[in-house]
Amino acid sequence: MRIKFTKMQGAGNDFVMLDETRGQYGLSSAQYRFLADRHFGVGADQILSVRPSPSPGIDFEYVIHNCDGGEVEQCGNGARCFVRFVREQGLTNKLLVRVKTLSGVIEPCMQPDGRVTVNMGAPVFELAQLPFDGSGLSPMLVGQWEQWPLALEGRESEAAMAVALVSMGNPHAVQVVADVDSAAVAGSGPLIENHPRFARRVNAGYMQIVSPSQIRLRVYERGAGETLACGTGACAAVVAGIRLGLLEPQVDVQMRGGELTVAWSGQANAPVLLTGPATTVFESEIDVPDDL
Ligand SMILES: N[C@H](CCC[C@H](N)C(=O)O)C(=O)O
Repeated sequence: MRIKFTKMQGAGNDFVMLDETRGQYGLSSAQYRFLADRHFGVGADQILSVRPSPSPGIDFEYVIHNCDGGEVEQCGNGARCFVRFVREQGLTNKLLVRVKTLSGVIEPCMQPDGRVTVNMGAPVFELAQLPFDGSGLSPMLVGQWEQWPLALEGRESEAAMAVALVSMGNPHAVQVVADVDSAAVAGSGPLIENHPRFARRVNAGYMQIVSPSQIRLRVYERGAGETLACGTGACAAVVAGIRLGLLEPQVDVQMRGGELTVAWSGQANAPVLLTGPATTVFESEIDVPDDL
């Protein structure tokens, strides 16, 4: 099957964008994995599909697949690329678009300086929504919030990791570390991602507090491994830091692929605003095997 695509990236988190506003390709998980494969396909962390508005007042639908082929609820860096894509493809001339995702409606808006600000909606703290099974565990209270002790498989002799749990539509387990560069992301990331207490797995964030308004962050993403940036991960880390009493309402988030800004008032139902770059890299076509 011949597929037209656009390659984009937001702070180094990279995407294959598919325009499915005039019909869907009907891709299988294996075909999404092929498109994301950095040796045999195009190469990307996620595949983002643009589909027509599902209802009045909504401009588009946004479908997200990780490079492992699984569909997920939300992607913050992708949302910024989304609005640049639909404008550059002539699908809208709006600066702010309302987009339906699996986890609700988000609103990416082009800024005059070329960056994009996304209203990512309010964070969710109910453990059942993540979902996370905390049975038999006693959380530690830090600031106005809990950190959960997470013993990692095969490392029972080591101290449990203290993780803060936040959903931005997709699940995040965030821990505070002294230095992101020496954090054992490659070792502990997969163990956290696949921990049995997370029924739908989880994104693992490693946050270094530089100041009340600046953090450094690495994220081992569910279904993708460590990426150069994670938008929902940046939102989850800042929300966790504010709730733990460590951060101010607006924070610069330095990730390996670039810098994002996250703002959240701290009020439970207040939206999280994510601002950062969105870049078109190239457009092309590719033959996707039908028999994967
Ligand atoms: N790996 C994530 C999806 C992509 C999120 C990330 N690329 C972002 O910018 O938010 C998950 O499985 O929930």
